[in-house]
Amino acid sequence: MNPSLLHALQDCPPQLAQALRPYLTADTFNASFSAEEIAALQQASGLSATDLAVALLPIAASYAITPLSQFHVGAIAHGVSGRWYLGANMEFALAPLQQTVHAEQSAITHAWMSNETSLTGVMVNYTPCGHCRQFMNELNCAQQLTIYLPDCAPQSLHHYLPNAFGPKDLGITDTLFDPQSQPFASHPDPLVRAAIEAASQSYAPYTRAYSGIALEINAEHWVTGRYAENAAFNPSLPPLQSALIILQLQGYPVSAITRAVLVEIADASISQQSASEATLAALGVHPLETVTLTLE
Ligand SMILES: O=c1ccn([C@H]2C[C@H](O)[C@@H](CO)O2)c(=O)[nH]1
Ligand SMILES: [Zn+2]
Repeated sequence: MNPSLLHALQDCPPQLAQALRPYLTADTFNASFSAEEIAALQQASGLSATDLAVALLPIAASYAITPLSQFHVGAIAHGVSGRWYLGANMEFALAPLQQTVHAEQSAITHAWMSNETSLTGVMVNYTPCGHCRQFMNELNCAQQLTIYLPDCAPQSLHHYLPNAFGPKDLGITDTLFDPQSQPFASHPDPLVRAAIEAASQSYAPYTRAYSGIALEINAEHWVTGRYAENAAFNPSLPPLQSALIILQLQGYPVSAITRAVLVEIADASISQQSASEATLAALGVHPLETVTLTLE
């Protein structure tokens, strides 16, 4: 178990810590809890679902990487399947601040990359910033989404983001978490195929510049990341950030990356290549392989 996770576990109420330990120490722990696991944790700890989620926030925040702020934010996205997905903020020394991942984006992307079809709520240990409120307004559940904060009554996203600007203002009916399947051709290299699969499922209704990333880990397996656009453009999550979220939540250091592949569309109106290369370089990862393809 990584030291910050162990530290967070030690700070949990004793009954919860005892019940959580077997999950957190399992090699297969992937920073999420199924509905059955949540029920078992509630039974063992005597906590309501909301109090359990509050108690798990420090576990989520223990995944934070904060070389710039040392400010640890933890979030939990509640999937419609009943599974809870942890997330934490991620900062990149030597890269522009725009590359930062917020905890809410991490938890939500974690659920999306795990093929959850929608969310019911998001819990965070600090009030969500404007950028995160806007990011959440892109979700297919934006009208029903509940925001949970410790010591605050649950409120709808629209309580936190009145008079919202969203996809409809740009004439887009698609929303984030709607199933996507862009018709990319296949490729002989399995890692490139993984990046193609991610690009195919990416969400880019504004530019149609679908893109995905695959990061090979220890030359054995990989994690992928999908691009997620936003109506307000800036809160869009690049595919590299999406993949780095999954890498971190699966417990791998950036040094475990042995190859990085970006797939994007040939002659698209925007490109992730230079920003992804720069962020990877700041992390000490070289080089980025870029494959550009046309849609079939
Ligand atoms: O809603 C918020 C606000 C801030 N942060 C992170 C971003 C950055 O890493 C640090 C300081 O802003 O906190 C979040 O994760 N979520
Ligand atoms: Zn935020």
